[in-house]
Amino acid sequence: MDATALWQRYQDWLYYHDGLGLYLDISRMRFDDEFVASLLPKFDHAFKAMEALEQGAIANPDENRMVGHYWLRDPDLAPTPDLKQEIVETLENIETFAQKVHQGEVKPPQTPKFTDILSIGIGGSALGPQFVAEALAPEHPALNIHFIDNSDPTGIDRVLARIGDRLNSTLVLVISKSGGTPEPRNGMIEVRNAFATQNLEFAKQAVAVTGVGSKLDQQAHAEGWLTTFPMADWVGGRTSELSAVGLLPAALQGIDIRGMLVGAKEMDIATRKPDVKTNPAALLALAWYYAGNGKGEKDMVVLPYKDSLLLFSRYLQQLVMESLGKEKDLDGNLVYQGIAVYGNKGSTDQHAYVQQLREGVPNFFATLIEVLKDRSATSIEIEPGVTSGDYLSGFLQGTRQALYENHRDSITITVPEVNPQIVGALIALYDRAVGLYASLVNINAYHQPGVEAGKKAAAVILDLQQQIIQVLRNAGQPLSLETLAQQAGVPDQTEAIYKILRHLAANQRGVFLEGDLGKPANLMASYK
Ligand SMILES: O=P(O)(O)OC[C@H]1O[C@H](O)[C@H](O)[C@@H](O)[C@@H]1O
Repeated sequence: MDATALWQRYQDWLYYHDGLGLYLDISRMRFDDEFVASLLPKFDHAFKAMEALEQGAIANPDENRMVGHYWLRDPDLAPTPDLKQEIVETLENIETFAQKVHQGEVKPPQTPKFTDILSIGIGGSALGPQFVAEALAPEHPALNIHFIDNSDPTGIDRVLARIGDRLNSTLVLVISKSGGTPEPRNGMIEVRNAFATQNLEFAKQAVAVTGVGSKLDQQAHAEGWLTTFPMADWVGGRTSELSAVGLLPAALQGIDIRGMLVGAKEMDIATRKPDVKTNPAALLALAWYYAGNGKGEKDMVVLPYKDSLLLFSRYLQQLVMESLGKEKDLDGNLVYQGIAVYGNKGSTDQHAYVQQLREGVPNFFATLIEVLKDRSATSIEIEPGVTSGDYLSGFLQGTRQALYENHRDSITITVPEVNPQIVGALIALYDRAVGLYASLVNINAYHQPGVEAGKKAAAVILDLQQQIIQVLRNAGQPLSLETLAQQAGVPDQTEAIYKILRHLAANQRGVFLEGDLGKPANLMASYK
């Protein structure tokens, strides 16, 4: 295609949202009109399914749940007055609570005000809050936020060390929809221990965001935590940023949460339109379908050219991969669906892996995110007539062009600046694109059956650990791994046992391994 034809294609496919000042350009995806026409019947079905979902249909059949994250942005859409009230009340309670914390009305026992937030959660209960904090927290926020999003002891220590002697003015948020996920539970127990070590009362500085009646909810009530915020059954973890999960930490940091909701609502309105060409989420879904042949054959590389959007790709990784990565379709056929997502930021990544994107395996399509406003203040000139922002902008255009010339497709999203409305709108845009795409490929985007397998296997390993320690203790003498496995009644678990012992031995847990460490079969294990 020559330059004139490309320019025409750009204009033909350019989507612009007037209220948000957001552009979406899919002109550098090489689909033709025939392809678009072939997808229209699928889109018809997708729009209808989305309409039913918004009206409260059981859109997540496996878990028998409604899918209501769109109602959070427009409570009038909620299918019952009770649900509407729940959304409105929670939002008001979040604002009131944040205000009281800021004013010192809700305060820690030992200091006049809370200074820090320690947010404990994982997956959907961490990625949204982390992305939004990075994108929108002011330079000097009302409260500084820290995250524990893993069961890594060193990671936990590092966060606690950073908080240091401000633990007595730290507000702890324990966020878990199910209230039973091991990682946040472990993080909470570790943090409670840190509180106890400093003679601080955990309950007086703790808040839970969780499903009503969950284990965590019960514990928070029984122990008299500061307060709790509900997480509705009909909001999935990966679409929960605009529920209490994301809005509470954001409000506490002084981020304009109403602005985020307004931006998301605007985008929801735009992406509700049952017309592919004028619906930005449908355009995205179309581009994804084209890129991967409706089978995820190409990875989605997300490159925002703005440091504050660094965590957007990580956020999208869960949203897209947990929603679309499914073994079976809605009719039970084996389909192995999904789209792999990765990326950090431009232009930084141009100096890391863009080499492969430009010349290596053509197994991806890029999504470039452009932010028009460079900074609030005026920029200096790096060279006559050129600012660092001009460079960043040039790098984006250059990469888009260089990729295209080498038959690598890209989508470009352009936003005026990174503000609460735009962040809300981006979240909403991808929520909807994922939902529509899931309909195009006929899968349930709202469950995650595959995640359970790893959790169950981990629980089995932890049980095995208890068991073999008992056997070693009772033996009172060194045992070979094979004997140990036999005595524990699990002769086929020698490898797992070896790994458990090696970990315990590395952590002064009473287990000793003697022999050639390079030859595990010959090792003798003992417990002292
Ligand atoms: O919020 P929680 O119930 O603790 O869940 C946290 C995360 O863990 C699970 O394993 C799911 O795969 C995620 O979708 C979820 O966001």
